Amino acid sequence: MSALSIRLVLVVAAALVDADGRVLMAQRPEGKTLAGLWEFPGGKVELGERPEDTLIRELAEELGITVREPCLAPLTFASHAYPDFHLLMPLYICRRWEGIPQSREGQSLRWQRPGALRELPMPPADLPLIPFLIDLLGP
Ligand SMILES: Nc1nc2c([nH]c(=O)n2[C@H]2C[C@H](O)[C@@H](COP(=O)(O)OP(=O)(O)OP(=O)(O)O)O2)c(=O)[nH]1
Repeated sequence: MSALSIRLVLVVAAALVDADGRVLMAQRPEGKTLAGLWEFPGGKVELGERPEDTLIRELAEELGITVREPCLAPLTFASHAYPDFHLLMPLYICRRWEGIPQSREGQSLRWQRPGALRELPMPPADLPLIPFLIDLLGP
């Protein structure tokens, strides 16, 4: 594949961290690509949208919580070649929000310690993110 034909997809995601240092993971529902895998809440940046606004919008749509932009701190990013596109995914840490995260789109939710994230099947792009969460929050 030539460099010119690469489709770059920008997805922005959040690691929501609770008081026990657990991270909220969401299971991709049936019918979507990568169905059944556990991912960080977030979604694709739409044309003309600021990534932080995307994330705040997605967290409201998917989980019903309100997040203020100062409560989003950049942690790291994923860069992964899927067969049909290249994913670039900044990962933000968020420890403060309003409301209780609830499944709004039929996805299962689970709070998981970083050291136990490998027990969940995750998209391949997400696996290199786990050590950053362990460094930050412990295993
Ligand atoms: N939100 C999120 N998406 C992820 C993660 N890891 C990962 O590879 N992805 C991929 C899955 C999707 O291809 C894309 C996110 O798209 P999306 O969830 O906003 O949109 P979608 O369901 O309509 O995606 P698609 O069916 O069009 O692929 O990023 C992750 O941790 N969080």
